[in-house]
Amino acid sequence: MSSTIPTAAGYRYPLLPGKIRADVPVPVETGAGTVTARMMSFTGLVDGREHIALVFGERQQEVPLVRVHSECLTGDVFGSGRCDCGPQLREAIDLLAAQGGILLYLRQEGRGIGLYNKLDAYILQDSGLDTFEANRKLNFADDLRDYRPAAQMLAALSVTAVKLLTNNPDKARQLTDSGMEVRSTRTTGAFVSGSNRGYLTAKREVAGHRIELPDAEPL
Ligand SMILES: Nc1nc2c(ncn2[C@@H]2O[C@H](COP(=O)(O)OP(=O)(O)OP(=O)(O)O)[C@@H](O)[C@H]2O)c(=O)[nH]1
Ligand SMILES: [Zn+2]
Repeated sequence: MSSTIPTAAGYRYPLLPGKIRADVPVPVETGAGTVTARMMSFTGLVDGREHIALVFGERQQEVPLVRVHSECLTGDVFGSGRCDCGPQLREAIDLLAAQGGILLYLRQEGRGIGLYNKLDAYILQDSGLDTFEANRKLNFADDLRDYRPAAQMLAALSVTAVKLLTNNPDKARQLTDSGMEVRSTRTTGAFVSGSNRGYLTAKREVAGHRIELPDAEPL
């Protein structure tokens, strides 16, 4: 990893690899049955948060398929249809279980603004703002996420190059800036529900996500 971290004094120090703290086998439900993955915790990550890696497959691939997924309690756990996070997570787990690879589950709820602020943003979206306008109205940037911990976790796993499962160009850009080689990107499915079309449209139009939105159902 060749990236550096600025300090308040302007001094820059190198982004060091994280270190694996625990490596625990866990049975994981997939669409094709239960598989055993390795769940890992880390030390030395730049933001000090409790990010998790799930490693699928017996042998480490030289260029693994990697999903960097940001926490979404509402979608991932409760199946909220306001976003596409839940189905994306399920799709990623099924793919990784079938092909081998790594899921990095980053604790960056609400694109980094946190759960309570995300719920405040939902209220603003219900009054007509899109997902990014709602963030700004709450005095947050569009997206506060920092993917350097993901690069540190991959480095801890001795991964230097990845095939990234994402529609979000910022993930590939930030990982590359952190010294990770993004060999290729693969888009996720487009998971359109009755309530997330506006959210997906804003991600595509404002943040440049590669999402193919099927035409709306005729009334
Ligand atoms: N602030 C805010 N965050 C949201 C909203 N809807 C979903 N999120 C958060 O957005 C993040 C989505 O993360 P990811 O699944 O990694 O996805 P992504 O940036 O859309 O990119 P890819 O799925 O990789 O294409 C999660 O942290 C969600 O909690 C919203 O309306 N406002
Ligand atoms: Zn979500």
